[in-house]
Amino acid sequence: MTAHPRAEDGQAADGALPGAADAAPRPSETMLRLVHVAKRFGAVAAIDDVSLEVRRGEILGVIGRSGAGKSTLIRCLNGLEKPDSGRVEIQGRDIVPLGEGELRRVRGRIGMIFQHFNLLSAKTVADNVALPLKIAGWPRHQRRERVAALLQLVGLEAKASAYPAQLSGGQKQRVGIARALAADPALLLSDEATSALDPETTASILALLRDINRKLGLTIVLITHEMSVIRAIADRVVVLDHGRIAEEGDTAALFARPRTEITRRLLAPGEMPATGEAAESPGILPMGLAAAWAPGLDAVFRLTLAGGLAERPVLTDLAAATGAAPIILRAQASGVREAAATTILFAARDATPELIDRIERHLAAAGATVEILGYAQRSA
Ligand SMILES: Nc1ncnc2c1ncn2[C@@H]1O[C@H](COP(=O)(O)OP(=O)(O)OP(=O)(O)O)[C@@H](O)[C@H]1O
Repeated sequence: MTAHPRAEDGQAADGALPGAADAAPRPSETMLRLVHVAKRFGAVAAIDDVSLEVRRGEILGVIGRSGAGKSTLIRCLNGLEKPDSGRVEIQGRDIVPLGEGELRRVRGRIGMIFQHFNLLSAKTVADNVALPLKIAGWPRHQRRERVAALLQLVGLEAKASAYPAQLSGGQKQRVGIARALAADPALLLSDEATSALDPETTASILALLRDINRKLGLTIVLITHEMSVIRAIADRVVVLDHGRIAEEGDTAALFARPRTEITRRLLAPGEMPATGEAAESPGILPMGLAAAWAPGLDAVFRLTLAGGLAERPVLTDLAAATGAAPIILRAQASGVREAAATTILFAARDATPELIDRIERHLAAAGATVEILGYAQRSA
């Protein structure tokens, strides 16, 4: 458990970051254990004999199609739903038999982030983040210090006095994350937290969650219907299907060798051949390419963004720096976490040799790998 002083313990609380005192994860420790959990709604088995374990400091991704039982599972984890049978142990304690009062205390140690952020629109960013601390009885000046530290952690110091309506989706989710961390949670549950965000913002929120996981040793369980989210962040994956675990395992192994049809189908949408195979695969390029440049043709580039670069707005920066208006033809993510790479095929309209030169220099200077695949007639 964290050694962070808590107001409710009658000790002096300070503004230190949650869990910072014992950030180093002890991977052998079990944070969460489900034992033969089942939950029915009438004839529907929403959760059907699910057993799983999450170690402290681990990021577990739970994926499944609509109706697979993901929301029911997460509601069982925070005590909002009582299983019909089985045990839900958080740090060794079964929460299933607990009454509402005790469950509220347990929930106080579980942070939640949501698809639609669930911020209070009439409260400022700082007041939204402070809310769990207020409920836990933290004195005002200690709340202020803690909120400042949390806003710094999520990169929103400058927005403390703003209202949610004045923020972008990504900024709102950052507030949601800061609020979820306020009460020093042992566990963070993420319910489709990036589903309402565009791909670039999704990448930055996932990077933030990964960063918090590393800095604070925080255990995270996230549910999603997107394999790309799992690939970006999860250490381990559970694939749910009709309330049952269809498959589980290490993220890289599951992506490399999916054992079940349901996992293969979840992997399929938007998947393209791995980096390097893209241009050779039939049907990948939407147009016939000429090998030689001629005035008025579009230049088609293959760009590979590895590591942290995949999380940066590289094409936006390219447009600002070179005046190119890159049009994405195809994009594909490959690898997982540190080995993650994004391959993008993009066209530059009416690309003069000077513009092509500027594009290549800019991308190379940014650390990306870029090559020209050929030249094409303008498609529209
Ligand atoms: N309160 C409820 N009453 C009746 N049936 C329910 C209830 N909650 C869930 N179900 C049913 O249980 C099954 C699992 O639902 P659940 O919402 O957990 O799935 P999910 O994977 O989260 O789906 P989605 O991605 O669409 O949110 C579904 O068949 C659903 O209709």
